[in-house]
Amino acid sequence: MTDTALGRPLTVEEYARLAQARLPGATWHYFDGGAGTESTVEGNLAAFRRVRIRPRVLNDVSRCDLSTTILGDPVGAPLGVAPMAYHELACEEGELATVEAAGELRVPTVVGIFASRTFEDIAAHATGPLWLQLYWLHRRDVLERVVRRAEDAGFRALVLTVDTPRLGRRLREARHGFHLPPHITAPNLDGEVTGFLHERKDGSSALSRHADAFIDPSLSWSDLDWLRSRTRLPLVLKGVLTAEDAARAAEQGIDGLVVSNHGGRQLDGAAATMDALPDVVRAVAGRCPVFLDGGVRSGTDVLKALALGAQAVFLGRPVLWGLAANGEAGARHVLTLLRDELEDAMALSGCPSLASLTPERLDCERAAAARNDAHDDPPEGRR
Ligand SMILES: Cc1cc2nc3c(=O)[nH]c(=O)nc-3n(C[C@H](O)[C@H](O)[C@H](O)COP(=O)(O)O)c2cc1C
Ligand SMILES: CCCCCCC(=O)C(=O)O
Repeated sequence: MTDTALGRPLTVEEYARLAQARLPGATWHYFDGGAGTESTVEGNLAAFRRVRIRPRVLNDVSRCDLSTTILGDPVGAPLGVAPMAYHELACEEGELATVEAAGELRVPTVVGIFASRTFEDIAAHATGPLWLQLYWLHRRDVLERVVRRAEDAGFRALVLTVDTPRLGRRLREARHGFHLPPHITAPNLDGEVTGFLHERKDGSSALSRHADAFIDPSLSWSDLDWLRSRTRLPLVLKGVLTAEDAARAAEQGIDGLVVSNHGGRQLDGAAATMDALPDVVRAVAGRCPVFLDGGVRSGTDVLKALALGAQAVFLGRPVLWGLAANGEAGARHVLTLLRDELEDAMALSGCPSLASLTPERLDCERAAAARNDAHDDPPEGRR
């Protein structure tokens, strides 16, 4: 049942309200919250609001084509599901529901290393591409096993999260003493590396204590070679916000970057992703695809990010809201809404193809800078 007093939800925001009404308070705050004052959570949303669209007219939009490829796989829209831990917190089927929903649009799902279902079960339910998100665990042997299992299950890429040497100071999680209920686990990880997750301690998040014990904060550029030597899958870095890091990643031959501040859950005060995107796109200069997540709540948000050079955008909280509101059908509707809203926005701004989404379509300082060094053709691999 997804009906509100007004009928079926018509926006992602209405899904948020339904999810809030249905979830236990501590889970809602875990999903919704960010680090510190949550200025970066709000900053992600505000950065989208600041950008205005410059619609062009008389441009034959009788057909708007949203299909493209992402890391070589054909997809129905330039969208994907961002990695998020423990989808069973949102609905009983957890990640199985998520990948079924994403399969409907043939868009990639980034499955978290902290997924609440096994990679093999998730793969059995998926029809769209699966990528695996990794945290840099002290236990490299566990990491290696996880990568091997994902490869064997047919996953198509690895996403290493690089913004989390420790967990951000998430005050809502601490206030609610957030911990996992006993029936929700991390079945892809050995018991030796899942300590603290179920232990309640007032004034402290179990996830934070877990991260302090098991995530290795010494991760640095030279470690990427180790990971690459152990996999044949493309490697994407998630959590890059500066031109310097983007250029270095491209020089090292990284296969993709996600401009992300972890949905404002890590460094409070970090740049909004839409503000960081143009610098990253410019620094990468077409050497690898650039993706974005954080604060995407509507089709016009998607259009704005694509116009500034993202090849696709990933959705975080909105997918959890859909799952919480109505399981697989809710997540599917959220993704479909965003796809349909993007198509509307393209038609109404005179853009019949993804290739026609360029900085010229936007009115903001960043777009003006991007326009100044725009190339005639989109960079290699962008569309
Ligand atoms: C409940 C929740 C759990 C998350 N878990 C992970 C995770 O395990 N790994 C990761 O790299 N990012 C994680 N993220 C961050 C998302 O991948 C993504 O960067 C962020 O949610 C995007 O912002 P949005 O929620 O505003 O769309 C999580 C986000 C949320 C809301
Ligand atoms: C590292 C241990 C807990 C993972 C928490 C998932 C996550 O990244 C989040 O934002 O929440």
